[in-house]
Amino acid sequence: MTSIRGAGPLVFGSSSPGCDEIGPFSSCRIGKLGFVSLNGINVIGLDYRGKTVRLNVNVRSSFLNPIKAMEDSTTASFTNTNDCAAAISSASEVILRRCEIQETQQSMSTVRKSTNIVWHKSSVEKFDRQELLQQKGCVIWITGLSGSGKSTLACALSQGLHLRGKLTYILDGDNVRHGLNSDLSFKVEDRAENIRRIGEVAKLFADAGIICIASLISPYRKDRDACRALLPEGDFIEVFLDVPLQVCEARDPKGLYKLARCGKIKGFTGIDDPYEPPLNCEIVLQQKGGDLVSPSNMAETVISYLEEKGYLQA
Ligand SMILES: Nc1ncnc2c1ncn2[C@@H]1O[C@H](COP(=O)(O)OS(=O)(=O)O)[C@@H](OP(=O)(O)O)[C@H]1O
Ligand SMILES: Nc1ncnc2c1ncn2[C@@H]1O[C@H](COP(=O)(O)OP(=O)(O)O)[C@@H](O)[C@H]1O
Repeated sequence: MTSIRGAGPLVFGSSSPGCDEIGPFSSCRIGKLGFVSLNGINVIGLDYRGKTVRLNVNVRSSFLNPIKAMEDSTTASFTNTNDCAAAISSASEVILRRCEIQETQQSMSTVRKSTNIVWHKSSVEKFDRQELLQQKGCVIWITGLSGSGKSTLACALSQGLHLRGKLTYILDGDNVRHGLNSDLSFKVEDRAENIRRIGEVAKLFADAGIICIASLISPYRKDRDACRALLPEGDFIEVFLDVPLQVCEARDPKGLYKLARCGKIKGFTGIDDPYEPPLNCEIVLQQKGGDLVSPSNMAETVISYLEEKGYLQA
């Protein structure tokens, strides 16, 4: 009896080294990297090309197009060629179904290049984590010009929620650009990628049950909307710090506006690069007239919103 035992990724590979023939029977064996090699029987190859899933049966060829599929644990055993073929056929069906799931996922993203990947579900889910934390995971997305007070608000918010026993995490544009996004510049496509990555990370934090505070200029509406689209309805709370350019420029805590004005920084948001204010966001925080609204007052406005929408309980 020959058996296929696989734990971890199941890979239908193209080569046959390591495949034995035992008497009249064929042997299918999973190698170190999970390659299944088939020899001397009808060879099944699976193609997943774009939207077409094809099952090729080729009596002669020992070449199989590589297919990868996540498999938690697969065990199949057989004593003859028919059993072997049946086992492979059933594995093929699993892969086929998974390819269909993958196809749906692919149509949701324009950037995906990974193929043959399958979502692995966990037994502990968002709901369980939220119960544990007694809160609901969400993303508070703070957008505004440089110097509008995004980082200050993010910290005040995090502190206010921490004092109420709520778990938060800040993803600050400036900070994330020191690590994960250190390869990105400020040209339009790099800003888009910066925002996309932070949006994806924020989504993971929200899924962890955490109140994730993302604070970055995110000057383009379509990039912010793309992040919104990653989350369930209501879980993306866009906060616009509506502070006039003159105020931000007068603050200029890092001296960047000055550098931008004298041409030493090119493409600075608000100076020679655009900022598109939100058209329909959840919260707008303004500095009204000469009366400055303190960061903690602004934070309280956001916390009241979260309270009202039920995010501060499971
Ligand atoms: N060209 C240009 N335009 C705007 N901002 C610039 C630029 N170059 C450097 N900086 C500094 O980078 C911070 C903004 O980073 P973000 O990741 O939030 O920007 S973006 O969302 O990708 O547009 C921003 O920080 P904040 O002041 O906290 O907004 C600036 O300090
Ligand atoms: N609500 C506020 N009222 C007055 N000054 C503020 C307020 N929020 C932030 N500031 C000041 O504005 C400057 C820019 O704030 P910061 O949080 O760094 O903005 P951003 O992250 O948008 O660049 C800092 O000097 C900060 O102390």
